[in-house]
Amino acid sequence: MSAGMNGGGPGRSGQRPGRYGDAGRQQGSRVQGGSGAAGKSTDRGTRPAASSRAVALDVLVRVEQEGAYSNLLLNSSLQKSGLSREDSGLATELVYGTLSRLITLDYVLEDFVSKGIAKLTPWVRNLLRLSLYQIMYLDRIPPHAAVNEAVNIAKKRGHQGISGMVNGVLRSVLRAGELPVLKKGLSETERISILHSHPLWMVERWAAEYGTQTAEAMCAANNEPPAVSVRVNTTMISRHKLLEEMQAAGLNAAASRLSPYGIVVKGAGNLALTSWYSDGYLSVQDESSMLVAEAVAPEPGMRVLDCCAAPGGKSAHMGELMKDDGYIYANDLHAHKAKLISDQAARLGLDCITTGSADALELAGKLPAESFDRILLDAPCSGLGVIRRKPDLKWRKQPEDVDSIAGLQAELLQSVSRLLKPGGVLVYSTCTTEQAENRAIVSAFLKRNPDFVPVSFSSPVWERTKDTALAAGDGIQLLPQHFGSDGFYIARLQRLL
Ligand SMILES: C[S@@+](CC[C@H](N)C(=O)[O-])C[C@H]1O[C@@H](n2cnc3c(N)ncnc32)[C@H](O)[C@@H]1O
Repeated sequence: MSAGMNGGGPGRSGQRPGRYGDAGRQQGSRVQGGSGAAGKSTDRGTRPAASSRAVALDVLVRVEQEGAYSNLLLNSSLQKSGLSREDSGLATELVYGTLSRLITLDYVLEDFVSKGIAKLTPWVRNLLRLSLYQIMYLDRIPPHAAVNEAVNIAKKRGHQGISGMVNGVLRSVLRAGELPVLKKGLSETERISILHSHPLWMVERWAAEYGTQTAEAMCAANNEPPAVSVRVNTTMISRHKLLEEMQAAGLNAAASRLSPYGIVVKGAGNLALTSWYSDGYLSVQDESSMLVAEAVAPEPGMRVLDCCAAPGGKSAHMGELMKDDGYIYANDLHAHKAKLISDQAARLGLDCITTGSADALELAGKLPAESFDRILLDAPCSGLGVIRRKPDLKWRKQPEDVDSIAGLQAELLQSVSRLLKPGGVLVYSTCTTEQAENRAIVSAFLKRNPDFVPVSFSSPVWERTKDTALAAGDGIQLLPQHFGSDGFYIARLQRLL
């Protein structure tokens, strides 16, 4: 049975935009550096780009063999490579795309490599994966070009036998037509796992929690290109005005449906390289993340605690909502991350943020009890809501990670809650889809603390999202397919007077 017969599978039909092909610099009236026109998509087409593939191959091998983080390694490799913007875009796409589709690619290759892919030398295995990725998922690269490039790399790195084998395998793949061909007798969750390249345990977990159909939609959404959105610094400029400026500069920019502070920008490259960014008019932030500060609803003059604040996106947003009037204590466990927060605050012209570095479990012993009007616990979590941006999470995370982080989350929530004034509001949020880290934490907390009540569903955030997002216990769960944003959980709790 082919993917096409399953509907919506990863065949070669239809034009797919490059996933990360526009990740480089770009040019516009307010954009610094780079050479492409604002919003212009890359046209890597049929140009030979062997060096992009060589860079991508090296990164893939080291991610597999050394456990290197793909984003860090790719960034440093691209800096050293001297590749053009377009070739860097292709290398980026090959790395993230191949990592993201690993299960599907290996499933296909197993049928064509007689000794099995596990026995191949790492660079040969990864060369086959990245070449198959191009054949199956990149419509703009002609299949024969992907094969020729692979054979050239194999000739350079290995002997005649290896390049012959690579050529033979990839040409057999080309002759096979629509892929993957799924074996008979697979369960629904196995089918989803192979087709959408997610570990079986994840699919099973999501199917048990949300149902099979929703689990499949989550996996499919995780394979979509992540949207680029920015949060407007409303202490400096209105969303309407910034939107006008962006459109006048030729960007494909539209108001976010999800957040009144957000703008979604397509094909504009890295907006942190623009002068809008350096002038403090905007911050790059996912649309779901923007809902969190809005749920906290801090008002000018208030005292606010952000317990796990680095790199400072939500602290800064709260400062903007408070019109820089009041006090935000932005704490993070790691001292070196305090600078990330203070740099953001300085760039955005926010003086109300003070940084600190402590284990949030110890804050209750260090700060006066019941001294904050608002508390945000944006807790460390398994991060399974942000797989689109970090595909290696699929392979790095294990089911045990969810349970072990849940223990810390429960302790953190209990501990920091003592710092909230009666009548104050505490928001618990995570960027995960796992209810063991979300609903379960909040419901156990509410059971143990009768002086707290849930008020999530009276928030404007819920009013705006309720037709699409899920109510998860006492909080709100956004899944990646709901708005094309990150998966997020937000619970708003009030301490009784
Ligand atoms: C989800 S991130 C926070 C993101 C941040 N709120 C933002 O919007 O930019 C979680 C943060 O918790 C921090 N962290 C982890 N364990 C902590 C602890 N025990 N106490 C304080 N911070 C902790 C991590 O260093 C990490 O920066």
